[in-house]
Amino acid sequence: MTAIRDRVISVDRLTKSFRTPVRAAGLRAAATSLVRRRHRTVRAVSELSFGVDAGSVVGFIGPNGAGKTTTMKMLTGILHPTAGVAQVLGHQPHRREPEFLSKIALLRGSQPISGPSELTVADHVRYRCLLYRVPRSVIDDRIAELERVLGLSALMGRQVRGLSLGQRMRVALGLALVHRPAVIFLDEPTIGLDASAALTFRRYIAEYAATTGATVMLTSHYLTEVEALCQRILLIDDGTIRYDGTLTDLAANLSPWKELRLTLSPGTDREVLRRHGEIVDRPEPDQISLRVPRASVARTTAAVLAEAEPLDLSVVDPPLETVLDAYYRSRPCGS
Ligand SMILES: Nc1ncnc2c1ncn2[C@@H]1O[C@H](COP(=O)(O)OP(=O)(O)OP(=O)(O)O)[C@@H](O)[C@H]1O
Repeated sequence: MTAIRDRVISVDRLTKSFRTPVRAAGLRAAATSLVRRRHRTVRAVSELSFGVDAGSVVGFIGPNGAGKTTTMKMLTGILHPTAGVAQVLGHQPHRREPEFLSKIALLRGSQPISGPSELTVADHVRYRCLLYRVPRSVIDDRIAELERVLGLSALMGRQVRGLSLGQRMRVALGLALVHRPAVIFLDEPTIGLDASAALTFRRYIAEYAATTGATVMLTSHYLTEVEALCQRILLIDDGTIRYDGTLTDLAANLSPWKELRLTLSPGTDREVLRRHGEIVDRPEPDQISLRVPRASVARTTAAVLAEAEPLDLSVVDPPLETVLDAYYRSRPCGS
């Protein structure tokens, strides 16, 4: 295991299996299952190992059903691992020690605010401050900051159950950060938010991480979000880490192709180009992209320059959405 003490998050062969009942459809099957239950085991996370240093913002991405939420739940102590070890800030999360809980926050887009929805936002904020023992001397300042930065003033007197999704998420973020957590787990935090609300959210997270030095782990299917916030990407697939590195290198790592982007000279015969690679996109009539195997990029570039004499040529990795789409579709296990 690598330097577990120097890391804020350390995960070593972490595994989670669920035992779920199996039942065929229909009344007869329902009756039979009352006396003879059958189960199957779903391995959601399989011997996962990685570490996260203090102050990093890490994007945890992967297809549906890859094991992201299950991992987040183990790292925040909601789920007990089946095997392996997780340590966050030196604590084993499943023990749910008060000191550990007071230093982390989990925000889930699917369940932004827990607790009674009849209470007002102000009640929730003050209750959270008490629960996390925020010193009385700073409570008012903290609340004022949240009101200002997240625009919560107008919502303070409203019942949580009457809030829209976007308002709920703003409140949830305020609640998650009011005790100044050192590690923040964000699980699909901007799901369903409009573009402007999502942007505000990202700005606040980025600012919070930069000013407090907090460590952030983010799962998201929005690549722009991951791109905006994360220096490092962990790609999880079928419960195991498939890639660990920068977003820029991800395309190079996953895709066997590169794209030659050409601005064509007037009158160029596109059929000539088709011989050198698959034409993948034509944003403008005089532009074309050719998909070319990585190994033959240099040779193909030379041939295209000689034969088609384009006005401009650049070699780029394919767009990340395209790469991930191809990768997710190619998975044998599905989700
Ligand atoms: N409580 C549970 N009981 C049985 N199986 C579960 C349970 N929770 C998760 N799973 C299974 O574990 C696997 C991983 O699920 P998980 O929710 O961690 O995926 P995810 O990467 O977060 O997916 P998504 O992007 O769709 O949110 C899936 O096959 C899922 O069906």
